[in-house]
Amino acid sequence: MPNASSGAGADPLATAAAEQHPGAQATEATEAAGTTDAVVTVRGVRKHYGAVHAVDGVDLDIRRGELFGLIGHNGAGKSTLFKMMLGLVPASAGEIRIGGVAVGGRDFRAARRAVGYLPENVVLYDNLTGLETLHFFARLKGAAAADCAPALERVGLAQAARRRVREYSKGMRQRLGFAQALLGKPRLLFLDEPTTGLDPEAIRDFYATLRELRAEGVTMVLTSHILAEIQERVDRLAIMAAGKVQALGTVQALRERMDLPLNIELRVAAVEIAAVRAALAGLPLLAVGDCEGGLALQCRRELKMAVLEALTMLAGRVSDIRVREPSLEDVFFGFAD
Ligand SMILES: Nc1ncnc2c1ncn2[C@@H]1O[C@H](COP(=O)(O)OP(=O)(O)OP(=O)(O)O)[C@@H](O)[C@H]1O
Repeated sequence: MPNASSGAGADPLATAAAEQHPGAQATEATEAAGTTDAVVTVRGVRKHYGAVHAVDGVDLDIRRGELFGLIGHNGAGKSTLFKMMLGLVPASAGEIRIGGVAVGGRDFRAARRAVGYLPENVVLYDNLTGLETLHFFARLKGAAAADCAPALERVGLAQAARRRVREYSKGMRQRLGFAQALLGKPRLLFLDEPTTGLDPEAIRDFYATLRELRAEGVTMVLTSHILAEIQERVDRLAIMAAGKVQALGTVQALRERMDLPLNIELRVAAVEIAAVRAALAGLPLLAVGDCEGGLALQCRRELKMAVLEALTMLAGRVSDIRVREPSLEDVFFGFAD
């Protein structure tokens, strides 16, 4: 059963508690590894399974106190990279350090105690209650039994503490998995697809908990397939494809680097469409098409203000204007395809 170890003892990540998270400070879309205040450093890491290059030369820094997203298609190498960062799978080449300690090295056991892990598929025992499950994990990790009830409380399972896991819904199981990752008050959390099976309310609560943890100085790395879900929530992210990091930075920096066009929607009555189309003819637009309720335009980002100013001339004919920034999905497909 995959597990996170945490608990008492030497804690090379302990200084994280006292420091502010740098937040979404990055301005470069692709940042060189070796930047400031890294809790996790990944250098030239590879993992080959026979001919499969699951991870193929990754350099990455995870900064102290940040919420870092790792996204990519199925098979991009995210879980393999996670497992190597946790010391669960040995790297074929390269080096990973957590709190300055080499993963898999002599001092790693102590560093590992400050790390929590929510695996993609948490294995739980149906016959145990939620609380018994956490006691089981706490014993495995050397965490205090007194941590168990607060961890259940934190993930919203206090009421279900004495119910058997077999009666838990998929979302409750996922939350129980999250609770086990929190045992021992880890300073660094790896969360592999943590919102699988959660309904929208539970997803909102989950991210609220992550924000609390970040305010406490905890560093978090999470993977997700739901790009819309993480785009406003992570401080920085890496887009992985074919075992490599294709892009790294804040969502905004990646958007700017991709130079994706802006989408502008005009609400126009059907009888006015032809006249509005004619009036748009002289504007520097990349595309004009029909959409429900009006017209959809595309323009270069740097022409946004000029185009919007020109559109105000159409005030009598256009009843509303909506500008849509490229989504993380648009950015993702630009880098990952
Ligand atoms: N134990 C293994 N033996 C052989 N190949 C493996 C093993 N683990 C992963 N792979 C291969 O390595 C590649 C990367 O897999 P990985 O699970 O890291 O991707 P992922 O990005 O986490 O995908 P997903 O989003 O589907 O979980 C895939 O081609 C996968 O088949």
